[in-house]
Amino acid sequence: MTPKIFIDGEHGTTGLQIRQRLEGRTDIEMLSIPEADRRNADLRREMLHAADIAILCLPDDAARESVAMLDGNTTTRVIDTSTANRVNPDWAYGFAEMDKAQAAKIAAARFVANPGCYPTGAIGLIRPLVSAGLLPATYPISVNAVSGYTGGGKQLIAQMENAGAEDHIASPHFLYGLSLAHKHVPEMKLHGKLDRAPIFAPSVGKFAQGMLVQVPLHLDLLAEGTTLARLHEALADHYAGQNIVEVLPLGTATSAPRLDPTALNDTDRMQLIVCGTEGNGQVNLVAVLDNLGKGASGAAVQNMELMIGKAA
Ligand SMILES: NC(=O)C1=CN([C@@H]2O[C@H](COP(=O)(O)OP(=O)(O)OC[C@H]3O[C@@H](n4cnc5c(N)ncnc54)[C@H](OP(=O)(O)O)[C@@H]3O)[C@@H](O)[C@H]2O)C=CC1
Ligand SMILES: CC(=O)N[C@@H](CCC(=O)OP(=O)(O)O)C(=O)O
Repeated sequence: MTPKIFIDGEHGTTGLQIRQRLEGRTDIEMLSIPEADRRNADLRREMLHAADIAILCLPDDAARESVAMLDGNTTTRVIDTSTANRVNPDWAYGFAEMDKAQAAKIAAARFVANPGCYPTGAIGLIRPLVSAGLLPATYPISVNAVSGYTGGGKQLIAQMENAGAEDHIASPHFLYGLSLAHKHVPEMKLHGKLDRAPIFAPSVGKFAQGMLVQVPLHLDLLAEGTTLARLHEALADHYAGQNIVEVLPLGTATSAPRLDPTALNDTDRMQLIVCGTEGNGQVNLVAVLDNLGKGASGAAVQNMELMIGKAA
């Protein structure tokens, strides 16, 4: 039977990108609502119940509403791209590479929470090192990041691109999340296997897509004797055998002195880079990804493939 897929929020930034990725597929059937009716609750309910998989590309409150609309339904499976369910133990966390068993968990799950874009980078760097016993769960982690402005959805896109708008942002780069209570922190702590919430310092640059996520560490606060080579080896071992998360060779940082947040735009991949100089006691772990690729829509499609049994 051809799986029926409904994207609730298909006309937003993440939804449109998922639609593009699924265009022309004959092995799935797309259920759709015209853009003008995108907020019509009756139509949404009808589609949610008719779908085999509903992909929610909505703000948190609207995503919760969609899940509530499925009350009594036992067949529709859900991938939620919002923050609403990412630390909910009843939902599978949709980061297939974070553990060897995760892809199978996603494949079997009824409810899947797609990770946030920043947490994909941060957890992708942190979790394998905690699991390997190199990074203590108590380490006072900082996560510093820059994102393209599509990360803020239609509203931020309009603020950045529309010079005539009252709330136009002219700044070429800005910090935000200054209250240190960003909605991604609980997810980074839980799925990063950290005991202590990381300090998260996000920023936005005047470019549409792309992202760098940095986790700087002091080696003397890690497991005794940890070197850059050992950290690199642990990451490379963890991600061996798949082709979405790539650990770049040790030394990349010295041969390529700049890292470009847009380097993986329009791909669904993520690259991890171990930066520093062996022997000087510090490391900066960096993830490069497209916030709309592995950071959102690419991951949602990857999860859908797992759920319909099509993933490699
Ligand atoms: N952009 C990104 O890089 C990432 C986004 N996400 C998450 O994906 C989700 C969607 O974000 P994004 O695509 O960026 O946001 P957008 O604002 O671009 O799109 C959201 C869409 O949802 C629609 N919508 C809003 N409220 C309702 C409602 N009550 N009922 C029906 N439709 C509604 C909007 O319609 P309208 O035009 O009328 O407002 C819009 O089409 C969010 O939860 C976000 O946090 C996750 C990872 C990365
Ligand atoms: C640049 C920007 O504004 N980014 C968004 C996060 C984008 C994202 O990952 O969305 P989720 O929160 O659903 O994960 C923010 O910081 O709120």
